[in-house]
Amino acid sequence: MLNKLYKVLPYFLLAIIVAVFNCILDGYVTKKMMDILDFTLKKDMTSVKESAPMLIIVSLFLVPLGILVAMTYSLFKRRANLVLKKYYVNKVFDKNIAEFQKENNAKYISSLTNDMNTLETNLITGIYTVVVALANFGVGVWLLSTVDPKLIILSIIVILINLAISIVTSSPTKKAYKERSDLFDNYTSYIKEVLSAFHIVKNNNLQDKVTEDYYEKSEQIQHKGYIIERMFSFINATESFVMNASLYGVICVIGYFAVKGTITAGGVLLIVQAMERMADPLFQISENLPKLFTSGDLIKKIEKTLENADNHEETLDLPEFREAIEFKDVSFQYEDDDRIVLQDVNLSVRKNGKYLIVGPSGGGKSTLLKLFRKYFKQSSGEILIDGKPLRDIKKEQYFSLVANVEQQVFLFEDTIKNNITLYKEYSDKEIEKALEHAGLTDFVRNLKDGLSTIIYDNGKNISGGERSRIVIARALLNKASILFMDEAFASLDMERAKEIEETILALEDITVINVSHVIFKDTKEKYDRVYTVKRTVY
Ligand SMILES: Nc1ncnc2c1ncn2[C@@H]1O[C@H](COP(=O)(O)OP(=O)(O)OP(=O)(O)O)[C@@H](O)[C@H]1O
Repeated sequence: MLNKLYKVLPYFLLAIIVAVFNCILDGYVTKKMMDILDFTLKKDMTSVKESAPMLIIVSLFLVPLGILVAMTYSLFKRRANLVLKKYYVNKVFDKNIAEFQKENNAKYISSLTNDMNTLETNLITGIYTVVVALANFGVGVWLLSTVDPKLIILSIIVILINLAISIVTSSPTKKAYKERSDLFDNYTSYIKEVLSAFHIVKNNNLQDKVTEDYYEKSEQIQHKGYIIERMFSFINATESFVMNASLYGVICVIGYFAVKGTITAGGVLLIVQAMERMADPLFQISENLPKLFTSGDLIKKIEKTLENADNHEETLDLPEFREAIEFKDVSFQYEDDDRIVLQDVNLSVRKNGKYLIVGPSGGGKSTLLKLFRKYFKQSSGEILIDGKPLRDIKKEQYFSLVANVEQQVFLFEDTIKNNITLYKEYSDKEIEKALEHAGLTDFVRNLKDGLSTIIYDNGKNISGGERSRIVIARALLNKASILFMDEAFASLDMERAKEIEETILALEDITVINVSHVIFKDTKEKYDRVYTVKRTVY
């Protein structure tokens, strides 16, 4: 994840160069002003006249430069945030389907929101602030050195002590940030669950229980936030003590020079200015450095959620499905589960054939379909497609050959047309044909906005049957070689289900594998073969 930030290195360098240039010019203006003060006190008006024009020009130049500093910083921050978020989303979609489904996906929401916000503050803003603060501190040191170079040694000692404090204190803060991030995962997961069960909570008068749980989880997060803040107040107090002590040391040195009479009025003011310049950056460094050190652990935690346990390399191509899919002595059990769900399955599915899978509830029909779909790998035996092991076929190629219709449909908050075409180009004729075969022609015709009607929130403004038919139209339009159906007709009335099943069975150029409880005697006979899954779980 960190190496992705190399992409924004030019923006970072640009922002830093502009900010450092601004610091140097600002320091230069301070130095020149003090020189002019000394010239004035010495009544050396010639030198005042020589120095003044340059001072005015540079001071005026500082105004647009300040704006440029803000703009380049904001550009870097925006780019860096986008790079991290884009990388994260890409990696999430690299996850294996089965592994993703096994996890609680609230942790991804939490990472994309809470963890990314923490990275923005601690890493992106942190690194910029520390580097610019170092530059400001450097300019302060330079100003001091123009009075007496010995003061540089004192400045280096101060910065080294600060650095040491930041390193020593980073370990407990890292732990606290990691714990708070885990609490956020848990919190997001809870909110997601409660909101999706909103009607169940209301119907069963569970508001008090939910409010109490919510309060407890919020309290845990607030408490961890309080612990982190408390740690930082201790760290900041220690560092500010060190800093104040060193500044008093500088004041003693000034006093010594003043007594000796080796320091001018401009020199005294310059030292005061330089100390001010060093104090602010030191505070910023001490605040941001420990946060910066915590980012590494947070990134490791985020990366861990993105790892696939199964990294089997798929090496075989399958541009088209030509012959058959065969299961040879296939057995399957879910990971971390001793029960054998499927045992010694032998079957063959020929191209363009129509197959029905039936069996008792819990018998393993959906599991069998998941093996066909390449969501899981068999525990033993072989699954071959056109003679090649399915597990070695490249996922993207296989997925582009198949279409899925499930009982649980997903619709985008977009027009009916985009939900059917899935943002691909099809002719009006092709779309009309898919609508007709899915039994949607009348439904769309009766809508004021027709195909441009927006579907809200996964189809809240249409019926369950209409939702299923939209997904069926999507699969038909997709012209996939293989259609997997898992209880696709469960939300349809008998007549409509039979009608659509007949249409699908009449399609010539598609292999259909249908898992269904809804079985009609006359359509059953139209299947090439009916496979019955027996309960083998033990
Ligand atoms: N992710 C999983 N992890 C562990 N066991 C699972 C998992 N999914 C399903 N099972 C178990 O595998 C067995 C077969 O489940 P499956 O969903 O394939 O049955 P099914 O025939 O499709 O059932 P139904 O008709 O009720 O949908 C069941 O005993 C189920 O508890």
